[in-house]
Amino acid sequence: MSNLKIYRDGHPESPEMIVNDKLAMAEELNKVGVRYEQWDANAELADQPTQEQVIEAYKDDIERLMREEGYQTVDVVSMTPDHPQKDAARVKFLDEHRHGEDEVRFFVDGQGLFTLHIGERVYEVLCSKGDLISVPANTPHWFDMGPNPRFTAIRLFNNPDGWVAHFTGDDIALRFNRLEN
Ligand SMILES: CSCCC(=O)/C(O)=C/O
Ligand SMILES: [Fe+2]
Ligand code: NI
Repeated sequence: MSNLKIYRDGHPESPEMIVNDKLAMAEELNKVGVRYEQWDANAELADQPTQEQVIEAYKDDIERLMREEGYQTVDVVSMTPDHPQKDAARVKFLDEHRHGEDEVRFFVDGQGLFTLHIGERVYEVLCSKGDLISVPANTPHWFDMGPNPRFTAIRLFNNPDGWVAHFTGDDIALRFNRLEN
């Protein structure tokens, strides 16, 4: 259920392209410098795994990416529909922002909608279980986990301070799709 919708940034009413095939999604995203690939666990994960168990299950790919790109730290974030802070967690990512480092997220489970504003186009990337996305540093983007979020994601960082966002002040995110769940 992953997919990619590409729009002109002034025309949120209709996408120029809709891509459902993961290889085709990777091809379109690679054209604009975004890594999109699938990872397989090297161990079965129990229900409600610990952060350590999640990282161990995907150790091979995590270490490969850390070697290739020099990422220094890794953590795991999870969200469920009954989480008391789900609304605050959602709002945090909803406005267009940049990071001074790549945004590297792997979906161990669940879904999330990344929207990337690259040049004069907007790329809505619906990521789901098994998807890795890496958005180049300083790319304007936003992220929606939806009103009933359910995901577990591995995050890789260069910055030891973890997640630091620089909001652009543009309200463009209001004109594009939200994740409905
Ligand atoms: C799926 S992890 C939460 C999203 C995030 O870290 C971010 O910066 C979204 O833009
Ligand atoms: Fe972000
Ligand atoms: Ni623009």
